[in-house]
Amino acid sequence: MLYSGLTPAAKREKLRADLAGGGLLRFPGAFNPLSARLIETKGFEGVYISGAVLAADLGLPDIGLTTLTEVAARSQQISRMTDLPTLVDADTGFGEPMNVARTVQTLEDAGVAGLHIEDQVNPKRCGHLDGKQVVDTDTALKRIRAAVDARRDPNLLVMARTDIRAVDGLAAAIDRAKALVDAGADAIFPEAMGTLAEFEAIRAAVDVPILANMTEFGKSELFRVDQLEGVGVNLVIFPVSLLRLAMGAAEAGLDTILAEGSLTSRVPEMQTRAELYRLLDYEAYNHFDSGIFNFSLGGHDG
Ligand SMILES: C[C@](O)(C(=O)O)[C@H](CC(=O)O)C(=O)O
Ligand SMILES: [Mg+2]
Repeated sequence: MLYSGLTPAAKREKLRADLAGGGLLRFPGAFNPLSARLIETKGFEGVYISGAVLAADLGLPDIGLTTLTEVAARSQQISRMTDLPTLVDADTGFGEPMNVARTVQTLEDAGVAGLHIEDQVNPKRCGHLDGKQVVDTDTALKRIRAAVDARRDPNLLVMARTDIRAVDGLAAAIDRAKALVDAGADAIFPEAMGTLAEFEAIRAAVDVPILANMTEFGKSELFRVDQLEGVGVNLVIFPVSLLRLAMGAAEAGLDTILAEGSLTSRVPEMQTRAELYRLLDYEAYNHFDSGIFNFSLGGHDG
């Protein structure tokens, strides 16, 4: 009821243990706090907090317009709604290495279990679009060193994302991934990998967990979870998928109102009131009525 019963520290410990366990962890992107609860009830291992979703939610393109304050607020709202560890997209860290340090502490305070910082130039763009640019290795490493030094909880997972594959090719991605690990990255997010063999090559190059981004309409084929597990991927995100599904359903519903004058034909597809209340744990709130607010005003109600 109300929010997660676990502390952020406990969730970070759990994420570390799960990653050490060797299996593939599945992190769908929550498009709002409530959807994080849905992800948890379905039995997933974690929740992703996407920069693209946050931007889209605000009606903005994903080009570095959102601020640290907005990302932190969203991270806090989502993280407190689930016992699962959350991984947040910290884009480029919102500035220079000193800004990265502040970003890490702010997101740590927001209760996330991990975050990723990428090596794109500012302003960044979606990793699956053409024409993006990356910073030089020295700058990329400084961001990661600053992130690692800034965290106060050693279990906060600092993941380095590299976008270099689409710019300079796989060999450059391998070199950069190794350098990022040497700089202290706990995990690597190789963005826009083309094939399973490319994931395999990154896997062979580093000895930390690696992430696969199964975003739709991007540069990677949508590999199945078992295929990714087979090439040694440790964590898979479906970052924007739930938002895309929800927006697709919303559009179909609006069209139905226009065409049919009512939503009767769509009701079977809707989350029911009972399902919503179960997800909200509505029942548990009765406890306040019956258990806590059972005092009497004892004649002092005038
Ligand atoms: C993972 C990602 O960084 C995100 O913000 O969710 C995006 C997803 C997308 O735009 O499809 C990305 O750059 O891959
Ligand atoms: Mg992003």
